[in-house]
Amino acid sequence: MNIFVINSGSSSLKYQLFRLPAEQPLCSGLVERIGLDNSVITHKVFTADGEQVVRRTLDLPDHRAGLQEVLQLLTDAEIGILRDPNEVEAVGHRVVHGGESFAATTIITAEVKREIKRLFPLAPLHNPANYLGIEVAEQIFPRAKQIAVFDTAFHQTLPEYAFRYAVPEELYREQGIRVYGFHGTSHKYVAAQAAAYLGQPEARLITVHLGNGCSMAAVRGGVSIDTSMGFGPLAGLVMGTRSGDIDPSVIFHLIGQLGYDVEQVSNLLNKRSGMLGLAGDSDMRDIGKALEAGDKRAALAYELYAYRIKKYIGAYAAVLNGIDAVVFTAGVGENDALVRRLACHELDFLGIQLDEAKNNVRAPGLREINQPESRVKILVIPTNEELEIAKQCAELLDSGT
Ligand SMILES: Nc1ncnc2c1ncn2[C@@H]1O[C@H](COP(=O)(O)OP(=O)(O)O)[C@@H](O)[C@H]1O
Ligand SMILES: CC(=O)OP(=O)(O)O
Ligand SMILES: [Mg+2]
Repeated sequence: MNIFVINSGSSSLKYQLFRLPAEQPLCSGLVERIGLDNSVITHKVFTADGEQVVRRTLDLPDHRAGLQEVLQLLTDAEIGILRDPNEVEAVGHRVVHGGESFAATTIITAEVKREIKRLFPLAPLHNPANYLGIEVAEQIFPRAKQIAVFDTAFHQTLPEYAFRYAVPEELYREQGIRVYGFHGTSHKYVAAQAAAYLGQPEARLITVHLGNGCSMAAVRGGVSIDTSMGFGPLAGLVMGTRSGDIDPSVIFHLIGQLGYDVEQVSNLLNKRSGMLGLAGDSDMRDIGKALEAGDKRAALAYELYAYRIKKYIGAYAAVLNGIDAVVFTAGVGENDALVRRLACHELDFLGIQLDEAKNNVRAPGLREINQPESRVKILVIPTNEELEIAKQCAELLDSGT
């Protein structure tokens, strides 16, 4: 069956078309700068002879226009893969916040959409864009089953002492105020890859997802037992534009003493903090260049970013009572050797010993970057949230639900 996967962000949209059960990617793409001038679509078609890349620059006022253009590419006379949209049996959507309602992959109904909408305030950068992706896909692929795969689902296994906050109980019971955790699809995917590589289904793993958003998870036997993001995708690690952990007193000070309103605080901590706040850029490649040019702010930002990861490694080593592997993944985790080196620095007491030379080698696929004598494996594993979503959609459809 053909499954089209959409990972819809506020101004971008990633997609992939898979044929299952072969897990064969037929094409993938990225639509950037939606709603701005000169939107760009980069569309890759995978064939037996390699890949063909098509890049189009055009004005796409909204996600609907973006997906229409993608559909045109999918059904194009020359490079198209489909004759018509009805050849897509299911559309899998990454939905970031599923609250406590969704512990598993779910067929999207009007009720599911209402729930995704109800959760907008909890994931303001993500759920509205995910919702829009669903609405547009319903029109473009009217015969396909629309399926939601939630970032939060994998973390629904956290024990209560890990997911509750120490606030009055009714805030949890009546308002759902608790840790949810995010990037679950990615943590689940790389944890499964790592356990298979180690040949240890019960492996104690620390998975470190470093993309635009960043989070870590403690995983034992394929089950998430703790994670660094919380009620929304703002807690924990330092991110591109998000602060990560911050003392709530700062928020009272911003509001009480400095005259911020709630909207301004949210904007500050979600969009103007993290690496952007520390170093003036949110993209790690730009900060890397600044660092090479001797920029002191970039150097501090790198140290702070890596220090936070290191602290969570220590915490999760305790939570797991030992570690079999630390796994780095996503844009920064897969590509930035300096972040990995700083994060693993002086952790030999835990049995974590990075091999500098292996860490600096760029190679595709899963690779091991620890010294041979390191008790803990350090792995770089490319994430593939889209494939994991497609697989979960196929499982759901095969189960006849
Ligand atoms: N070669 C690289 N070196 C360092 N950082 C990289 C590299 N390639 C991508 N990144 C970083 O990865 C981040 C984006 O990661 P990604 O997983 O694509 O995020 P998202 O899915 O959240 O958009 C950006 O900060 C980008 O700079
Ligand atoms: C949940 C989250 O932070 O997602 P992203 O990394 O795609 O922003
Ligand atoms: Mg991502």
